Amino acid sequence: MIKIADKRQDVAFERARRNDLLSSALCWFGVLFLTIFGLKSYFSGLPDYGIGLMVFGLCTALIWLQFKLTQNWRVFQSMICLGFSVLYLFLLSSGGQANTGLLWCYTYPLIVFSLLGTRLGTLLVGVVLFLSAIILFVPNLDFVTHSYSPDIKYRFTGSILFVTALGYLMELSRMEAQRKSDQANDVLKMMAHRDELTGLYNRRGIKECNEIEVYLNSKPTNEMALAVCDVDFFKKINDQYGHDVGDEVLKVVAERLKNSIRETDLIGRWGGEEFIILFPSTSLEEGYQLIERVRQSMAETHFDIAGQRIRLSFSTGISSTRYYDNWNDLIKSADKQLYKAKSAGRNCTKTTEHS
Ligand SMILES: Nc1nc2c(ncn2[C@@H]2O[C@H](COP(=O)(O)OP(=O)(O)OP(=O)(O)O)[C@@H](O)[C@H]2O)c(=O)[nH]1
Repeated sequence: MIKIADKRQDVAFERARRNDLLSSALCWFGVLFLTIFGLKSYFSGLPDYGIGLMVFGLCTALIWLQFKLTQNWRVFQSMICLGFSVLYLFLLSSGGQANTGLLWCYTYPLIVFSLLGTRLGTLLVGVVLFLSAIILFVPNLDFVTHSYSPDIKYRFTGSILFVTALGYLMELSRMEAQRKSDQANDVLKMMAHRDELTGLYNRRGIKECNEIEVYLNSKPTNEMALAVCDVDFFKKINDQYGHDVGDEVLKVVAERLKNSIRETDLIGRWGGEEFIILFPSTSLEEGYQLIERVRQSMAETHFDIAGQRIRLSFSTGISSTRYYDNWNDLIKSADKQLYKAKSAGRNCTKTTEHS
C-alpha cells in the first residue's frame, strides 16, 4: 500500500535519537567516573572496592556496545537500570571510599526516571529505596560493611526521597512536553500535507509519497499508473450556482473518487478542480479500466448539491511508470493526455497508449 511519510516515523526517529544520545552520555560518563574512581581506590589501599567499581565500568561499556550493535532499547534499559540499581546498593552498603558513596546515590533516581519513564521508574526506584531502607535500618546485616550514624541515615533518607520526587516530576513534565510537541507536529504535518477543502492529500502530500521513487526505479517489473482527473466545465458551475456550490461540488467529487478507488490507491487534489490518483502495482491498461468505470458511473449520476440537481463529468489523462523514470515526465505525460481528453470533447479518458 502506498503511504505518505507519516508522523509515527518522525516520532520513532526522534525517540531513537534521544535514546542514542542518552545511552552514549550515560554510559561514557559512567565508564569514565567508574574507571577513575576505581583506579583511585585501588591505589589508595582499597583494591577490592576499586576492582568492584572498574567491573561496573566494564559492564557499562559492554552494555553500551551491545546496544550499539543491536539497537535494542528495551534490553539496554533493563540491563543499565539493573546495573545502576546494583551499583547504588553496593555504594550504600560499602559506604564508598572515604564515605563518599552516598553522594553518588543521588544520581540514581534521575537516571532511572530518564531511562524508564515515570511508571516503570517509580516501580524500580520504589523497590530499590525499600532495599536501601533495609540496608540502613536493619542492624547487623552480613553484606553491609559500613555503618552510618542515625543522623546520616535519616538525613539521607529524607534527601533521597526529595531527589526522587524531583526526578519524577521532571520526567513527568518532560513527557508531557514531548506529548504536546508530538501533537503540534501532527497538526502541522496534517496542515502541510492535506487539502483543507476536500481533506485529500495536497500537492506536497502527494509528492512526499514514499513509494513513488520505488515505482519509478523498479520498472518494468513493478508498474504504477497515474491519473490526472479534471472536472469538466467547472467554471460554468461556479458561474451558474456560485463559488460556495462550486466548493461543495469539489467535496462531492473528491468523496466520490476516493470511495471508488481501491484502498491501496492514493488520491490527492492537485490544484483547482484537478485530482490525481496513483495506482500502485497497476498497469496502464488496468488503470485505464479502473478510472473509466468511475467516470462512467459519475457521468450517469445526478448530484443533489446545496439544493441544486447537478450533472458532473470529468476528463482524465493517464500515464505510467512503464514509460517514465522521473516524476516530472510522468506528470507531464498525464497532463498531455488530459489536454487531449478535453480537446476530444471531455468526459473521456486518454492514455499514452490509447491516444
Ligand atoms: N469553487 C471553487 N472554484 C475553484 C477552486 N479552485 C479553482 N476554481 C475555479 O475553477 C475554475 C476552473 O476553470 P477552467 O480552468 O476554465 O476549467 P473548466 O471550466 O472546468 O473547463 P475545462 O477544464 O476546460 O472543462 C476557475 O473558474 C477557478 O476559479 C475552488 O477551490 N473552489
